Amino acid sequence: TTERGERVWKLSDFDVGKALGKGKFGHVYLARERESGFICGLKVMFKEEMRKHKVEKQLRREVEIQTHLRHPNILRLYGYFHDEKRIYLILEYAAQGEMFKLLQKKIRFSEAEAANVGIRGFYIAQMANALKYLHSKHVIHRDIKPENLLLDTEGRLKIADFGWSVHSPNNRRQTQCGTLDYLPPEMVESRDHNETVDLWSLGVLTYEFLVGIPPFEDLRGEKATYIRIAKVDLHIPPFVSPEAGDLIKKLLQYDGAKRLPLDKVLTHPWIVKHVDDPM
Ligand SMILES: Cn1ncc2ncnc(NCCc3cnc(NC(=O)Nc4cccc(C(F)(F)F)c4)s3)c21
Repeated sequence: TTERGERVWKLSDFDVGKALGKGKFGHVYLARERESGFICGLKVMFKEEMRKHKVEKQLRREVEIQTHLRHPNILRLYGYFHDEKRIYLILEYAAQGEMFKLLQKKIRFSEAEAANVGIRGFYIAQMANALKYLHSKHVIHRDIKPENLLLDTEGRLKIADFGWSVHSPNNRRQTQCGTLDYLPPEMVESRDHNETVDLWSLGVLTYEFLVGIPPFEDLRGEKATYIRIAKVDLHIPPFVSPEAGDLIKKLLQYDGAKRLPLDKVLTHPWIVKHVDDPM
């Protein structure tokens, strides 16, 4: 056991099953802890790969942040271990997988689904609850996007992958890899940023749920997307209801201080209106 009397895990403690997903630094597998039969996700990452991208510090911060978080809409990180070549994260298993796949299959959600705040339901209200909890601990996720949103057996949303989370306020930045689509102006311009970056991403997510593509996507490439983000070049299609459009506009504000606070998101007419819509 560790100095704090915690159990030290090793790979042979688990039966490893099917691959659940392939991330940038490694794969996630379904696994069962042999003694207890407990089902979990096991993310396997290669030390060599982590060293090459100088992300060890980030991973330590993720583990530090995640092991202190307890919220129904935040995927648990139970612990980690390593062997000679690999690092393993022991994760809560989200049986319905990535929201991203659901989004692709459905093209876009009905307004009722996107806002629905029922227990089975979705997305924006549960996100706001999870972010409210995170921000109360001065943690910002900074990488809110469909790929990092998972669904458990009941279809309850789980925010995952705190690989980019930090304590707020923050100005240091390692070049963010992957899509720019979800980054706010202050991050694409590498300026100081705080919790309100997650409000921007919530606005991007709401737009994408209803329209099917992110608001500033520009097929001409990253630079064009960057320019659209910095200009807040937002066009809300006519099929989006005025209430939904109003919420999106109030979250996609250039100035972080002007973005709708989470308490106001949860009482916004568009969210409240759908509170008892059938799924
Ligand atoms: C797909 N899928 N389907 C079902 C299911 N159930 C559970 N989990 C799944 N997927 C894994 C979700 C993750 C949660 N936490 C993560 N954390 C992480 O990947 N951290 C991380 C990695 C590499 C580098 C860094 C660093 F150093 F750059 F910070 C940080 S990934 C599932």
